[in-house]
Amino acid sequence: MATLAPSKLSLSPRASVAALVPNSTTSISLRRPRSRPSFLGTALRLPEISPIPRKSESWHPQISASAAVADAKPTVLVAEKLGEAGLALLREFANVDCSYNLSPEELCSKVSLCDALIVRSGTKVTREVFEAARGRLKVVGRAGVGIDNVDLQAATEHGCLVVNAPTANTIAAAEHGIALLASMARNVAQADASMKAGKWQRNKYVGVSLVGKTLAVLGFGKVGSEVARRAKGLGMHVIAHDPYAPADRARAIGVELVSFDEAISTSDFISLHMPLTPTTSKIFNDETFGKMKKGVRIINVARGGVIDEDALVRALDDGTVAQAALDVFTKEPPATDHKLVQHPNVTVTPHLGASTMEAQEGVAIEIAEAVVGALKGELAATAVNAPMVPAEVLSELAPYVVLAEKLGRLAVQLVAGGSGIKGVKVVYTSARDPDDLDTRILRAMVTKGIIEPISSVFVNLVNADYTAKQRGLRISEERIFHDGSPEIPLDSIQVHLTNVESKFAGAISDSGDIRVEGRVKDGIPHLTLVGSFAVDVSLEGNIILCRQVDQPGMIGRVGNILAEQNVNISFMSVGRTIPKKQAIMAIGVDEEPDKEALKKIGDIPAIEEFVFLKL
Ligand SMILES: NC(=O)C1=CN([C@@H]2O[C@H](COP(=O)(O)OP(=O)(O)OC[C@H]3O[C@@H](n4cnc5c(N)ncnc54)[C@H](O)[C@@H]3O)[C@@H](O)[C@H]2O)C=CC1
Ligand SMILES: O=C(O)C(=O)COP(=O)(O)O
Repeated sequence: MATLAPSKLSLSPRASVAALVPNSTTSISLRRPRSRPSFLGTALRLPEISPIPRKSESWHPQISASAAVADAKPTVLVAEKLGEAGLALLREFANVDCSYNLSPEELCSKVSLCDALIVRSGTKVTREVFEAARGRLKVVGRAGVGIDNVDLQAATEHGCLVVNAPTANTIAAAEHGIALLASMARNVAQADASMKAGKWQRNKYVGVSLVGKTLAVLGFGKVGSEVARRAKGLGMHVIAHDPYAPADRARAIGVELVSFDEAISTSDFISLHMPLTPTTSKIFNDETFGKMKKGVRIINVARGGVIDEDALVRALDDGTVAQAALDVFTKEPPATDHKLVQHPNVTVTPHLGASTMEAQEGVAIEIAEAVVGALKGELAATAVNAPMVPAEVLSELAPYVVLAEKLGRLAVQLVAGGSGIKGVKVVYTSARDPDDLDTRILRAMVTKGIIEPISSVFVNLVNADYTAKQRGLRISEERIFHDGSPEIPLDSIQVHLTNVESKFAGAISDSGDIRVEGRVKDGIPHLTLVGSFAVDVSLEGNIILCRQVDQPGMIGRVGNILAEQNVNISFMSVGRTIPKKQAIMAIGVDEEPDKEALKKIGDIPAIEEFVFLKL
């Protein structure tokens, strides 16, 4: 293995560890969640990152069920309709105030009298809500998957736990996707409206058949895979694109994983099931609609924001897209005169994906259990912003915890589209005896770094191993003895992704894995190895990796392009294998360069490949 020392050009390293330490603010005592494996049993205390709440306002008072009587009962505000079974569970433990359709002002005035708040997607839980709660609100329960309506940062700053219910509505969402697929293909909604208007238009509403047609499922997670399974039953040929899904899970359902371009350009129907993330935001736009088969039909039960709605209107008007069926919108509810709502070739439903009796009962029970557990001081396995690290361990491991998450985050972004991740190996180099170094937190953080950027799942110390297993990720750990001081917990952490292709060939190690390595220097996590190239950049902001022919002037050329864009370089380092042959340049940047700047970097003749990575 060739790993040579980096030649370093250090510009402005900045400390950012405190800001990156996982969530929450005050002390919390955790108890084993019912029927879930737990490795938490200790009192946790995390550093305060905001003055609210004070220690005296302990955010998880130990309320035992027996003590929860009469006026000692906590109060739960249920702001959107919740299934009866969930309400019954809540009432056993708390006073329950069901107040629906509150205005933002009414919500703010009520919330200061409540210990918990339960919402679906229709209530915006903003910073103002947390401020108005004046420290009393201890938990927000989202009775569903997406938590885009909850200001997580504000919740964390105010010491408020957020929990969700990620599994109980999966089938309902998949069934709604299939309902939209079939009704769109047969013009059910349009024909129904026409008959109700007194017409009988048999020729106008001739549909298209599903059998033998190709359906592309984009996002092969919980909902997407259930849609695929059902579409197979309808005799459709199903392909899927999900850069992070294991190919064997797809194969087991009889679905081929393909690239994004292949999925959208070869299919007759496209069904969207990815989370809304910075990468998927408006991923369907003029350019991607332009690559689709003329007359394609699109179903969206994921999130409105994955589609550029104006571009979809254009694609419908010029016939690129024959029909669309939409359950979700960028802004909900959309304006009544919204062009997509009014479009004759679009079927719309008002975010009904999770709205079945069964799913709402399931979601209500799931969220009620999580909220009651949280009020009792337990940590729910579905906690979204839960503290992950015991204080005593955190004080020592804090920068390594950040390092582990960032290495996971970097590694997953180096995976080529279409190649699912199955094996993850984490290698710790340490002078400590294995019994003296508890790596569960680090493993959980690597898992968090790998999974969170690509899914709607939130990973914490409780659910990390479970979540990895659910997603078919096999995580192994290896320790290498380092002849150094045992005072320092770790010398380095390496994350290997095995049996995957990389979009950046330079990230592949001699053993064929995607490999990134980091170290903590002066308390700050650094990236120190990519593939077989030693580099040295602090892990903050964003990183551009370039593989190039090793020749003079490269740093200047790339630096100039970034300077023209006003992109500040925080750190730069060049690692070589053999002088004048190959080198990797790692450039830390504060801002995200635009596409044009990245293209200019890629166009420099000596640059063989490059990749932009968000931390
Ligand atoms: N309309 C409704 O009422 C409902 C909507 N949803 C939404 O459906 C979506 C999926 O939910 P789940 O299946 O539970 O989440 P999930 O996390 O199980 O699945 C999401 C999948 O998308 C994949 N993915 C991430 N980035 C991608 C990309 N760039 N291209 C293709 N695939 C990508 C992930 O690898 C993952 O496998 C979420 O946005 C959720 O909010 C969920 C339930 C009800
Ligand atoms: O669970 C989700 O992500 C959903 O989109 C369902 O939203 P809802 O609970 O029906 O408002």
